[in-house]
Amino acid sequence: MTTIDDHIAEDAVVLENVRLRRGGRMALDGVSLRLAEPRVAVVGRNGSGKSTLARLVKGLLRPDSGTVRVFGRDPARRDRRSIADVGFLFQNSDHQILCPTVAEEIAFGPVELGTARAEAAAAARSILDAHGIADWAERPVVALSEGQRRLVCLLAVLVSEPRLLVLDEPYAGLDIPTRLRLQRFIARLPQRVLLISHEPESLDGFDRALWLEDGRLAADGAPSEVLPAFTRAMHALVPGDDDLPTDQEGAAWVA
Ligand SMILES: Nc1ncnc2c1ncn2[C@@H]1O[C@H](COP(=O)(O)OP(=O)(O)OP(=O)(O)O)[C@@H](O)[C@H]1O
Repeated sequence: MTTIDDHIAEDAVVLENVRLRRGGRMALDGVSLRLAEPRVAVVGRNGSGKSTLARLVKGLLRPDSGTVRVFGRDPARRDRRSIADVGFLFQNSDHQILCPTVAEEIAFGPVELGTARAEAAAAARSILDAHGIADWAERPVVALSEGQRRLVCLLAVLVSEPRLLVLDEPYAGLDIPTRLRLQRFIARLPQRVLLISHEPESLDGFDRALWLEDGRLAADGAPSEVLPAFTRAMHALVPGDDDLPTDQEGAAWVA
């Protein structure tokens, strides 16, 4: 017999008491979450466990203990449905790009998921066309700027129509207009989004914000409450110039 809880889990990302040690440190240390909101943001200092959380949801890592379920399935089993359900945008586009041209890169995912090559190529052209960049199809990916590469990676993820997009710092290194354009593009997507960002101002319209600190949840709630508290706490870590003895400056770099 299915319960109400099962129905929620079928439609949610659920972590139960997840622990994972990486590089000798607890990257995630007892995290429990049930995420069903359309837009969830993750913030936190460098090394706080954000990418680890994203990789667990995509099934690229397994927890040492605890469970991860995405729409009712264990993503680490990497079955076709799990792979198709979650689109993942890597922090560094060089880790994502595998093909020489833009059209090939976008068609790669659907082919991997079993779509015929001709159909995948048509889907790639169609999504490029829909975004007004049909003329990019034959361009070598290496000849694109970082912002353009980021857009190609996002289209390569979207072409397979995943239910959930996990975006690891999609705005890092982008200039302001490119970031704003990408932000608007992401805001209009019909998919669920789990987005890691170091820029609270890029998280307008999000439904929930998670703040990770040393692999644990420091706060979880409405972005209007969590993000200002996070920003205040981050600023408080760096004393004003007048208060900072120069010999202590190095200490500020250590989490
Ligand atoms: N490939 C790896 N091998 C070993 N340890 C790792 C690896 N990647 C991350 N870690 C460790 O896991 C912990 C969490 O790292 P994670 O990458 O999840 O942090 P993050 O919050 O995404 O950081 P950033 O904001 O710098 O991207 C850190 O202590 C880090 O040193």
